[in-house]
Amino acid sequence: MTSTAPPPTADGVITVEHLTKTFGPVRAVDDLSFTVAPGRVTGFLGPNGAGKTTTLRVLLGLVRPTAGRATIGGRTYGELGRPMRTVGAALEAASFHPGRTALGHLRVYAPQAGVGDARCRELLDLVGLGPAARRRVGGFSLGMRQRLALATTLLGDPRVLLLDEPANGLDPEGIAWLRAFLRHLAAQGRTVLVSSHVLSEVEQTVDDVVIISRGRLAHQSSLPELARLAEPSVRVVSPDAAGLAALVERAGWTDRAERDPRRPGAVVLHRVDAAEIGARAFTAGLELHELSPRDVGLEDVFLRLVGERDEPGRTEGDVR
Ligand SMILES: Nc1ncnc2c1ncn2[C@@H]1O[C@H](COP(=O)(O)OP(=O)(O)OP(=O)(O)O)[C@@H](O)[C@H]1O
Repeated sequence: MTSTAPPPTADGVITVEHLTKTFGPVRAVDDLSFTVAPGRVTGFLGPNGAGKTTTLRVLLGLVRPTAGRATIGGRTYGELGRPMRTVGAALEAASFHPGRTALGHLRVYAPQAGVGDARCRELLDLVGLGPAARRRVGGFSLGMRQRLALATTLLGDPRVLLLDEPANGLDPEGIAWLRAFLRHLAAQGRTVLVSSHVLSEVEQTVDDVVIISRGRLAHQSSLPELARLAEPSVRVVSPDAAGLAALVERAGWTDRAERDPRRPGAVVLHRVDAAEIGARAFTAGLELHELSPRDVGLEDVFLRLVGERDEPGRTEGDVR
C-alpha cells in the first residue's frame, strides 16, 4: 500500500463549531459541534436526512454555512492552499464518464492534484484495479466504481479523507478489503471520516463515532465507549413494588436500577446477571412476574440515540 504517508500532526484535525445550515424552512444542520482526530477512522453516523452530507459539503466549501464554521487543520476549505493535497473526498456515488478508462479517469484529475501518470497507476494497483486500468468505466460494477472513487480521493496524497457511504455496492470481500484499507490509511496518520446511516456497516472499521440526528449532535465517543451503552440489562417485574425496591437497595444496585415510570414494581437493572437477581429474589421470598434479559445490540443503542427507538435504557447523550 502507499508509502507516502503524512506525519500525524494537528493539521489533520477536522473541527465543526456551532455549525448551522438552513435551506429555507429546513434546518439541515443545527448548532453542530464535534472534532475528528487524525490517525483514527471516525464513523459519521445518522439516519437519512440527519445532515451528514450537508456537513461534509460545508467542509468542502460547496455550501456556505448559515452560522458557525467547519475547518480542516484550522482552515476553511477556501483557505487551503492546495485543497487536493489536504483533503480527498468522495461524496455520493461519484459520476464517471462511461467512455473513459480507469486510468483515463485518474488522468483527468491528476493535474489538479499535481501528480503524474506513475501516481495514477500506483493508485489503481493500490485499490485493486491495476488489471482493469485500461477498461472502460461504463462496464464497471458499483464496487469497482467505489474503488476508483477512492483512488481519485487519494491522488493528492491528502492527510484527510471524507468518504460518504464508501461501502455501498461492495460485496463481502470488497467490504473486508475496504475495512483493511481504511485502517491502513488511518495507521499512516491520516484522518478518515466515513459517513453511513447504518452503524453495523462501519462497526468493525471505526475507532470513534460522531452520531447526529436532525442536524444536532446526538453522541460523540470512541467505539468502546459507545459499546458500553450496549451492555445487557434485565427487566424485573414484581407485584410487590416495595419488596423489589428493598431488594435492589440491599444488593447495592440502586445506581444500576432504572424504574419504569409507567409501571410500579417494574425495574430495569443494568450490568446485573439475571441468574443473580433470580437467586436473590428467591432467597428474599420475593414473587417475580418477569425476569427478562435484554441483550441490547449496538444498533439498538444507535437507534435510541437518534430517537428512532423509544426504549427505557441508560442515559442518552454524550459520554465524553
Ligand atoms: N440543497 C438543499 N435544499 C433544500 N434542502 C436540502 C438541501 N440539501 C439538503 N437539504 C435537506 O437538509 C436535510 C439534511 O440533508 P442531508 O443530505 O445533509 O442529510 P444526510 O444525513 O446526508 O442524509 P442521507 O443519508 O439521506 O444522505 C434534509 O432534510 C434535506 O432534505
